[in-house]
Amino acid sequence: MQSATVRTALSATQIIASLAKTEGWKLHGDGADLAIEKTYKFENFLKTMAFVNAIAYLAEQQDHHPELLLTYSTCSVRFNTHDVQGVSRSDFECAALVDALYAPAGRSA
Ligand SMILES: C[C@H](O)[C@H](O)[C@H]1CNC2=NC(N)=NC(=O)C2=N1
Repeated sequence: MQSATVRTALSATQIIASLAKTEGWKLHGDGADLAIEKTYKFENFLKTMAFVNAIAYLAEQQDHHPELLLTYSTCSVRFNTHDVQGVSRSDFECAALVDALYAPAGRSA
């Protein structure tokens, strides 16, 4: 469960500094819809779906739910924090947890 302090909106400077420490995460959208996003690649649809299901479990565990966009071999993951209408530390913490899920779910290369 995320604490209230990690769901404080980050400033633009804090977001840029946090993004710089990630691999492949970028900004998406603007204003209240501002989010961080990353696209993961897979060998096939079953591996893509295994990743999505692992994310579903993680999202429930963290009480923090991403927007997901699927194709046969890709999954785009987008986090923002509804409660603060922006990006918070929770988004970056969940981004790191999703990165950690990637290898076991079967990356494509
Ligand atoms: C009541 C519940 O804790 C909140 O609605 C949670 C659920 N999942 C969430 N997910 C995301 N991405 N942002 C939130 O602010 C959020 N809030």
